[in-house]
Amino acid sequence: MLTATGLRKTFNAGTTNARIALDGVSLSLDEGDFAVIIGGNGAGKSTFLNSVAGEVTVDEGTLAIAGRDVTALPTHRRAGLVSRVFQDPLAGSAGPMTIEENMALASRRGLPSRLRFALGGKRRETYRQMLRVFGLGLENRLTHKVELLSGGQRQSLALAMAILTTPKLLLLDEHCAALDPKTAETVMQATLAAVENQRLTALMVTHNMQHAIDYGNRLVMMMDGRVVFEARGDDKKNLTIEQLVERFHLVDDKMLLA
Ligand SMILES: Nc1ncnc2c1ncn2[C@@H]1O[C@H](COP(=O)(O)OP(=O)(O)OP(=O)(O)O)[C@@H](O)[C@H]1O
Repeated sequence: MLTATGLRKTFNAGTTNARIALDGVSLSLDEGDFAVIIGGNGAGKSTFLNSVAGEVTVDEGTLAIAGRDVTALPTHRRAGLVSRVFQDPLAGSAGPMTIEENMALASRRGLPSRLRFALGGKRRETYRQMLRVFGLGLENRLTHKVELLSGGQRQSLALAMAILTTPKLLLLDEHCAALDPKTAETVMQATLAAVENQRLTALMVTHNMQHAIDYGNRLVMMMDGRVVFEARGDDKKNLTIEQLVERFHLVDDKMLLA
């Protein structure tokens, strides 16, 4: 579903501020894979997600989603393939618009912008059903403006909007990090249910090692713009936080010695 091959990206290339963010990243995800990416600050996780979403143009390498080469496609031309939920709950929806207007906009992701959206009773019922799973009462507030919602409610809406059109690839960029622990758990459980029910292929960045072990079937560790460790299936499930931390140090020491 996703094939990233040899991605390289240097910001401010050729200047004293040059930063190598991706140093030959290759990663392949099969349909239904849920990969969790971990790594320290500056490891290149966001740059990788941004390159998959089309917000960063890579200097070298290729990206294919669902068999389509998207390397040269800008973000809006990938919108029918990729959806994203950001860390900032305010980033995924339009505050001055109502919940149902936001959902209606999301339902047109990837379609030509000249097409107007309609809000019939059937659609509203679909939106209600999707929002009910969060248990936050959003389904009864379809005509409320989004700017009145709490961070957790807004992030739940952002997730519902991201999966409304069943994207080929769902990008989750530390999407629970800014929420209180209880709401983070609610949004995480809704994410897992959506990934399973809609058989989504997902890529999630997190700093939470326990989440990285518990969720998804693939684990990818990045450091200094490279993939330095991968685990999948039972190998991943049987990892402990101590082993992961040890990996970080092992890799770090190796890189220092290299
Ligand atoms: N727009 C940019 N301009 C210049 N340098 C950048 C830019 N975006 C990222 N970088 C640099 O690229 C490197 C990788 O950054 P990136 O944000 O991808 O890391 P990250 O793993 O997501 O880190 P964090 O966990 O702190 O969010 C860092 O050295 C960062 O300073």
